[in-house]
Amino acid sequence: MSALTTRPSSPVPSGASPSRADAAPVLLRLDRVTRVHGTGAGEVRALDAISLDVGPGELVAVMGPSGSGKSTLLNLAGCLDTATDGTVVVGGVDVASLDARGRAALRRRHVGFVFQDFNLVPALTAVENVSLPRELDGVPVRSARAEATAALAAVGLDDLADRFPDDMSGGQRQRVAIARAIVGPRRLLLADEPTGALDSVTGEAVMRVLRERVDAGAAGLLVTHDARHAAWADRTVFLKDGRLVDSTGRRAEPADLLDRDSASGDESGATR
Ligand SMILES: Nc1ncnc2c1ncn2[C@@H]1O[C@H](COP(=O)(O)OP(=O)(O)OP(=O)(O)O)[C@@H](O)[C@H]1O
Repeated sequence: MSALTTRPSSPVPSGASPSRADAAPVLLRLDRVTRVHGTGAGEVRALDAISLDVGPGELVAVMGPSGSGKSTLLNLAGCLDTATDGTVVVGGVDVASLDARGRAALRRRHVGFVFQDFNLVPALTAVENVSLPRELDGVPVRSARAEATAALAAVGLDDLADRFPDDMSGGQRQRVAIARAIVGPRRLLLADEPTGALDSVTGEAVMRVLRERVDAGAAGLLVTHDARHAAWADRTVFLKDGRLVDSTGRRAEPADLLDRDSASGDESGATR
């Protein structure tokens, strides 16, 4: 495990509470991952030797300016893209060992995405939206619906299962999107500005749901520009020009990575 993943004040591996330390496999591991986009003069080193582990029960916030590599990081973690160099392990599987079909299967099995704009299908009810990825995965409709109902209950929306997205508030739609991300066995949650389209009160409520899912055993990677939302994470990593840096912009050394207590979000007054 990379030393970068160890919390400065913690005697146990990254993200694991002492009680969970022994049982906590890493759901996402990036080991010296580099991603170069383009070729020749147009070459961009979007990520440069990034190492990061995220385990069950751990929510990691990713912050950084536009173009610093946040989306590239999420795409690699979500098996939508492959590294130029280094190793990406999702759910214990080295992504480089898989072809496109294998990566898609790994993604469906392990990864749930939560996007800023929800990406719900308007013609489908909440429960149909949530069960759709499982049905596409070959799970029988009855089982997929049962899983979807459980996922909706987990985000407090079981009473709105038959409602269409257009008849829901923004926060309710985003909770459906979270339910869709966690339905079935998937436990790696990748969220890209999931509260961006929401007012602050609703955004906080969505963060609380994300946090609860992580506390229930998922691993989460949250891209955000908002320190109040980063304060919900166990730790925050900062990207700059494709590199992990500390909050002052220096290249991160292990002791520089911030845990939740010292992250800037704590100064924002955000509460859990
Ligand atoms: N497909 C691509 N081809 C060429 N360059 C790319 C490609 N995708 C990303 N880049 C470049 O890689 C760098 C990192 O981009 P990325 O989208 O990961 O940043 P980001 O931090 O997510 O930015 P934003 O906050 O604006 O979404 C940028 O310089 C970007 O222009």
